[in-house]
Amino acid sequence: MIRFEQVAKRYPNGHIGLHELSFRARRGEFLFVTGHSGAGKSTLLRLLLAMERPTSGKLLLAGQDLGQISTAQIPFLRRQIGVVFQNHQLLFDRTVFNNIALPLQILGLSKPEIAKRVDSALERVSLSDKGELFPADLSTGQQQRVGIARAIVHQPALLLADEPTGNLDPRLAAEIMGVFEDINRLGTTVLIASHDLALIARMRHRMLTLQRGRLIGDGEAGQ
Ligand SMILES: Nc1ncnc2c1ncn2[C@@H]1O[C@H](COP(=O)(O)OP(=O)(O)OP(=O)(O)O)[C@@H](O)[C@H]1O
Repeated sequence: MIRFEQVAKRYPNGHIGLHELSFRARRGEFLFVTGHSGAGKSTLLRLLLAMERPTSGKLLLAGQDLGQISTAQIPFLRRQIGVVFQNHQLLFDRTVFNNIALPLQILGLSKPEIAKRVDSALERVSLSDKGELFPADLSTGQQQRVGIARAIVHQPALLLADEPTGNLDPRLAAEIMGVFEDINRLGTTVLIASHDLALIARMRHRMLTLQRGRLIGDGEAGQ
C-alpha cells in the first residue's frame, strides 16, 4: 500500500525533512509514526498527500508513483485518503451531518447516497443520534469523532492522522484510538503520527520512530 524507497525531502530553504527513508506498509496495517518535534512526521504525511514531492527516492502509494504524479491526478489520489487533524477543523455554522456530508457534496454524490454514507460514518464513530446537532453542542472528544467521520465518509483506503489526540485527556485519547482501531478492523490502512509514547506503547501496533529525518526504529510498540 505504502512504499518509501530511500525517500529524501529537502525544503527550498535547505532544511532536511527526511533523509533517505525506506519502509513498506501493507494494505490493512495499523502503524504509528513517532519522533520528537522536527523529526519529520508531518513531512512524511505531506509527502503521502502529495502536498510535497520527494527530492529523491521513490514513493509509491497504492501503486502510484507520487514523485511522478501530475497535478491533475492529485484530487484522484486524495479520494483514496482520509485525513484527521489535531484541530479537527469543523465548520461551526453547519450541523454535524452537514460537516460530514461536505466531502461527498464536493464529489457530487446524490442526496440519498450522501445521507446513507453520512449515517454509516456516524455509526462507525458511535454518534448516530448527533447528526442534527452543531459542533458547539458536542464535547471535545465527540468533535474529534466528527472529524474522523468526515475523514472516512468517502471510504478511503488509507486514513492518515496528525496528532489526533493532542488536545485530549488520556481517557479520551485512548477512546479515540479505539475508534481508529475499529476503522482499521474493517480494512482501512491507518497511519497515525503522534508523540504520545505512553498511549502508543499500550496499543501494540507497529511503530516507526523518526529522529531528525531518519528512521531509527521499526517494530511493535511497547517491546
Ligand atoms: N515547509 C517547510 N519549509 C522548510 N523546512 C521545513 C518545512 N516543513 C518542515 N521543515 C523542516 O523539516 C524538518 C522536519 O519537520 P516536520 O514538520 O516534518 O517534523 P515533525 O516531526 O512533524 O514535527 P512536529 O511534531 O513539530 O510537527 C524540520 O527540520 C523542519 O524545520
